[in-house]
Amino acid sequence: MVSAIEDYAFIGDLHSGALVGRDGSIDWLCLPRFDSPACFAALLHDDSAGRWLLAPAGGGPATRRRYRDDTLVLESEWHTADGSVRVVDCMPLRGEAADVVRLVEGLSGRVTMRMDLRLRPDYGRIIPWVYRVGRGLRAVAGPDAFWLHTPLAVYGENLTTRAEFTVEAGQQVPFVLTYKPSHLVSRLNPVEALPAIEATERFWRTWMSRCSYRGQWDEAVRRSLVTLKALTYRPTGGILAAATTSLPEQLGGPRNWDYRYCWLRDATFTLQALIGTGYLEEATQWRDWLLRAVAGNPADLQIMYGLDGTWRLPEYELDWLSGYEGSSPVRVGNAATRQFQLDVWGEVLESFYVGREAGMAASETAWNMQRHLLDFLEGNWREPDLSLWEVRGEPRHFVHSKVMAWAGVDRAVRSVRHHGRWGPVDRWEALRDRIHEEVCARGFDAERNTFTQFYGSKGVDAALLLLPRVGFLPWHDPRVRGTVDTVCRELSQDGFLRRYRPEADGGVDGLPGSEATFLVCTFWLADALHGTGRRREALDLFERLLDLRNDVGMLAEEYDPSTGRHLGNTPQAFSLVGLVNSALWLSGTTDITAVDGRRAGAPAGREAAAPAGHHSRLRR
Ligand SMILES: OC[C@H]1O[C@H](O[C@H]2O[C@H](CO)[C@@H](O)[C@H](O)[C@H]2O)[C@H](O)[C@@H](O)[C@@H]1O
Repeated sequence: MVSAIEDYAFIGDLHSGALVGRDGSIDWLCLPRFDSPACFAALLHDDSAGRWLLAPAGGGPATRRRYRDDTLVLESEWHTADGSVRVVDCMPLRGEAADVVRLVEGLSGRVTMRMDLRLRPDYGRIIPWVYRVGRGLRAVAGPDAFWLHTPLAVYGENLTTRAEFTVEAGQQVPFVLTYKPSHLVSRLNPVEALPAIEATERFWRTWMSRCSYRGQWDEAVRRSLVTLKALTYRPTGGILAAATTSLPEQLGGPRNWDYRYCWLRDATFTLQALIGTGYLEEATQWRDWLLRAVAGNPADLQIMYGLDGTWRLPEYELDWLSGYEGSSPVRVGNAATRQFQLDVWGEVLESFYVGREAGMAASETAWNMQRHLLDFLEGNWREPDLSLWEVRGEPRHFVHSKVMAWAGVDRAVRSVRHHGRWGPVDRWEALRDRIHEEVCARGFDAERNTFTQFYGSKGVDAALLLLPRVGFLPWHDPRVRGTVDTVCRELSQDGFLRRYRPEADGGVDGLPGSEATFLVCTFWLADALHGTGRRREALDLFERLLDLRNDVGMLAEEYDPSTGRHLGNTPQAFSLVGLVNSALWLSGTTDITAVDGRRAGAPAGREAAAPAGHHSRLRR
């Protein structure tokens, strides 16, 4: 039986990451990279697809778990009738090889422990050849080789490597699992467990010492930042949407997607969170990743790329896996890669603008690229698209997409007007006004007093909450207030927000089934309540959202209020970024409104300043 999604903790080494259940089982790990095939894929099937259990022989969930302060070193403790024991888990920063270190520490009494290691490379499909090497073992399968080092005697049973042992107070028993490509078999230098744990701790503590956020939600923000950093692929600076594939948006349903790639949209939000908390270096690495990834014809801009900027991410199904709690298919790759999602042009332009305002070194290449993106927007903003929700139905004129096109043009205008860049600014200003006019005329339903999901739609969309954030209209505009009210009314489930109602316009997303509430949307709602002066409601909602984090601060993509369960991929950058940005906004540290109302590109007469008391963006 695999754990509930909300029962997993995450460890990682900035190349890949593992999910550790409360029961002490590592049920998900891809090596050598986040997007490589998993060698532990129990998460998406059962134990037979590979896992590594290390826990008291009596079984059961850990009594207590925590990370060591601001690090990614996990401690799980079991208090049993015979005594107490702790398992320390981490992935040391990547050296020559990938390592997973597990250390058993006896705390009191005498506890019998069990270790089951079942390596199943290629997403559970391959049973490797296993050789005994001294007291440990070596496992080889095609391109992959693994070594287990431990002072204990292990034995093989039912295609599993096992050990049973007892620990007493003060005793420590290390296990180190090391991965290397199989042709490098002879050059192995496994790490020593204790120094490796210390070094891992030091790395994370040092990283976190750069955090500039000081506020009432310190612990939640810091933990989210550690996890966001852990979702970064260090060699390239690419930021992943999540560490898993195919955790379902509906239990038993087919809405299962591979998130182990870099979405320009999600990463742009992450960049804002990083800049807002003092991590300009990471933000710069992301900007540079972006410049490399999108090089080429701006018309070919993709909405996502691989960790190293790979373009092709073909989607296929792993039919030997039954899926998380029977939710199939399990998908690898993502067909949304080739979708036209207009908002992405705006988000990329916005992220360059934010970076510039935050003091990132200017780059001529970056500005040239932005001008090309502008040319594309100018010729294509009237085209229907598939929206930020990546619907698999027919293209439509989604209001949020058009607004992001407006935002992209607006940022380019500002770059010329306020940052000394060169461009045909009069033409761009006229374009910006045209988009604004069209959206207000065709995307607003005066009868219902709300912006709509797409032109002529009967439904609304949680992404409409972002309109005032990007400066399209001020927070106090009656159309914004009307939209916030309608979104709340039509998309709330127990106070949490769904993205949209697929049925509102007869199956807008082209997918069977439904889904639960979407966490980042609910953070946007807290922001919108705050922005429109409903501070008490905003705080209450934010606190409720914080309560959804599991015992070690993890959030998945969605939450089902009727069952209290996390759904979708985990840990998810979008959700954690939502948390950080809301904390910054609600604690008055940062104004998330992209531009101040007076300078916003809305045509004269539609503008107003941001609510009194809000500082300008990123100013602290
Ligand atoms: O629900 C349908 C779509 O779901 C995924 O997209 C969602 O996740 C992305 C990554 O976090 C996010 O950028 C996007 O806005 C979300 O809709 C999936 O990747 C798509 O293939 C799928 O159609």
